[in-house]
Amino acid sequence: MSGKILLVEDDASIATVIRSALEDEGFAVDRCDSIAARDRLLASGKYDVMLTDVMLADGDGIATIDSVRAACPSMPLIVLSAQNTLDTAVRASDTGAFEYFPKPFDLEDLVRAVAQAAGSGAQRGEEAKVGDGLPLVGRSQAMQAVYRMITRVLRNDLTVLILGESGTGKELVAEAIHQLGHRKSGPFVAVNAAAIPSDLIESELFGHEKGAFTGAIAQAIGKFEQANGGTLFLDEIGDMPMEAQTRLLRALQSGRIRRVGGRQEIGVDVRIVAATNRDLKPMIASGRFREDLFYRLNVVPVQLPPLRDRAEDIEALAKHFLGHAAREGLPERRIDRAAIALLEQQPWRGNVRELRNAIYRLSLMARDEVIDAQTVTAVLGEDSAYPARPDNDDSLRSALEGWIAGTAPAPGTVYHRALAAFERPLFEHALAQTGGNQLRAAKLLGINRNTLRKKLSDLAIQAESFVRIA
Ligand SMILES: Nc1ncnc2c1ncn2[C@@H]1O[C@H](COP(=O)(O)OP(=O)(O)OP(=O)(O)O)[C@@H](O)[C@H]1O
Repeated sequence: MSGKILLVEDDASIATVIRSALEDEGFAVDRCDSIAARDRLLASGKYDVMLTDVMLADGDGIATIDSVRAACPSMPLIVLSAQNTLDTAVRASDTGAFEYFPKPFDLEDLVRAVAQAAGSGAQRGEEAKVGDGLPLVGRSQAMQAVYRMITRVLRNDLTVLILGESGTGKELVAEAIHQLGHRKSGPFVAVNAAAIPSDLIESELFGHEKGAFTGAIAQAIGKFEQANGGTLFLDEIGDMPMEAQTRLLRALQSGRIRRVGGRQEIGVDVRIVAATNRDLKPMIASGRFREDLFYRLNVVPVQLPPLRDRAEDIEALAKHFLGHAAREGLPERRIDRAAIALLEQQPWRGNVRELRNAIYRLSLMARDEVIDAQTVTAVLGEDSAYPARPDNDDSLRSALEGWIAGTAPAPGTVYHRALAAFERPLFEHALAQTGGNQLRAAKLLGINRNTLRKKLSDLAIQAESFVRIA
């Protein structure tokens, strides 16, 4: 492999390692450690690829990329960064970077990317400018992989399938793909397949003509048409009934839809982002999810890691949600290291959503300005985020009496403990009664289906475990 590489890196030891790996592959490497030196070298020589760090002694390596582009418009760029935020990943991709490598990175991957870039000899096309508001928090390795995937789909319309447990941020990722991508001036329309009764889902997606079915008193535009020119987010795709799956597949294949009861086919221009917290493979095997639809949707899979696998993100998330809570009028609080350590040990079965709710609860209930470990223990319970569940009326009564009398380990938490102790068996009974059918359970309880879904997620109740096998 041959080619001339410019390495802009102010950390001497990282630079040495990269230089020797590239030289082993036959590349010639010039290295500098500042923007000024970079611009001087580019003015005097020609390079096949430039590798650049972001934080340099005299400025931001990618904020100043315009001068590089002006000097060498077609030179591929590889961005290396220790600032592992979505912001950096997006800014890197915005420069038209060939690749973005969050530090620490795998040296072999980097060498491979340099070889590819040297071979490609061309940069990517004009890039869209990025809007502000980058909502995803967390710099763990697992989130880095997510950010890199996001940056890869911003300038195309490839279908994205976001996979991950409830509360891991699937909807947020879908919104980020829309807001940061080239369709951001178009609409973002979300449909939750689990929240719509199965007999209405087709009309919801495709619209209907007047008189198409009982209750169709006027013509209605469906979500596909509403999303025209923008992004359609199909949430809980695993909950979509078979018939709707078939129509969805047809719409995706043809780029055209037909309103329920309508004759005319209407062309639609939508980018599809789908999400599910279910494992679709066994559903395909048992005939509950169409395999061909799965392959249509699974063009770019984005796997969101559960929070328990990225405990290193908890501190940043906790501080982020404390800020949110304060902006929403809750008392302004800080949190100390010991409290964070306790949060890092929780199982977070409801993932980021559960953490967010816990932080709100903590800001509300903490007595002092700083949330400490004692407050966390008191508010979240000693063993788990949720209090033990009383089995029957008597134990509920005696638990309540104990809490009110202040014999429980956490006085000052009675209301929340009681509420959780009451809600959990209530939802479990309702699900048991309806064989795990969330829609029927919500109707039975007289609450909105989405409210039930969020509650189940917060309390980490698996509706599937109540499904009765016929
Ligand atoms: N990385 C993150 N940074 C900041 N906030 C996050 C992050 N991930 C999730 N959240 C927040 O957590 C909550 C739950 O996220 P979201 O609704 O996107 O999850 P979900 O995976 O779509 O859940 P469900 O499958 O239950 O619909 C939201 O308030 C969201 O803003």
